[in-house]
Amino acid sequence: MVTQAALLDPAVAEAPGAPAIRCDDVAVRFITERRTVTALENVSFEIAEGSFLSLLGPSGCGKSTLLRVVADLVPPTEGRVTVLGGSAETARRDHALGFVFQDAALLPWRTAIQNVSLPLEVGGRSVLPPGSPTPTELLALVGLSGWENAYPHELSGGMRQRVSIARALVGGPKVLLMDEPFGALDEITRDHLNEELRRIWQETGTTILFVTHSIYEATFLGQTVLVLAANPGRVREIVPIDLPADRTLDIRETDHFMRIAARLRRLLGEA
Ligand SMILES: Nc1ncnc2c1ncn2[C@@H]1O[C@H](COP(=O)(O)OP(=O)(O)OP(=O)(O)O)[C@@H](O)[C@H]1O
Repeated sequence: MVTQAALLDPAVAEAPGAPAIRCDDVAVRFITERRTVTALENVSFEIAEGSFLSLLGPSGCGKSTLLRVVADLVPPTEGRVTVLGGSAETARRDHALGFVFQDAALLPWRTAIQNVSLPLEVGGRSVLPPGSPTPTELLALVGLSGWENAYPHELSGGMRQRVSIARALVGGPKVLLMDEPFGALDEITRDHLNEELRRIWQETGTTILFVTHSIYEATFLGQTVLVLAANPGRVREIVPIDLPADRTLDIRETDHFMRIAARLRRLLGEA
């Protein structure tokens, strides 16, 4: 598949099949007045285009930092980050990245559709790229048809998070970076959105990097789980999830799922 970056950078066109995200020996150190924190050390991995990788690890192991490095919000102190065959900065400038945080962060004075349209107003993209879904279509994709004119205070927490996912998908980003997007939701809503997210991923073909603390969420969602160890944050193991592509939540009750979850729990215990 020719990436968006390949269309812009002739050097990239010579490398077909490049992974969507690649980190080579990435280290991030934060230097404050009182101390230096090594948030990440020697982190190397890659994610194929269109795939779904869950990033799992104990609190403080650098999951958000890694996402922010890929998003070009934090520069790596060492190593190299490649997104869609080019730099993270190029990917960000080309609007090839979508970001979803734990807090939906909607503007309370704007309706759902106006919140979804926001990136088109502030991102210098008054016109959508040809073929990319409209804000109305994106609200339908996340299951919110009929709620276009509702204000955030009229929506449940899960609905607000759906709006933020729709907003992140404006312009058809190739890569979606999700930082514990369902962490603040109740378990039933979270389960439901897990199923919905897999459907959205399959329908859009977006590459997803998904940060979570939850072993079950990481296993259910991902094709691969990258387990990070803490102090300093480093790759503990990259675990392929060999569950069927068509998954419903019932799969969590199977022996196979339980075995994978138990393995991840052991890895986390050693992390
Ligand atoms: N801007 C910053 N300045 C200084 N230290 C930072 C900064 N951002 C993160 N850190 C430190 O880097 C380490 C990793 O933080 P990070 O938020 O990436 O971890 P995390 O795995 O996402 O944590 P959690 O699961 O609790 O959200 C922590 O020790 C944190 O204190």
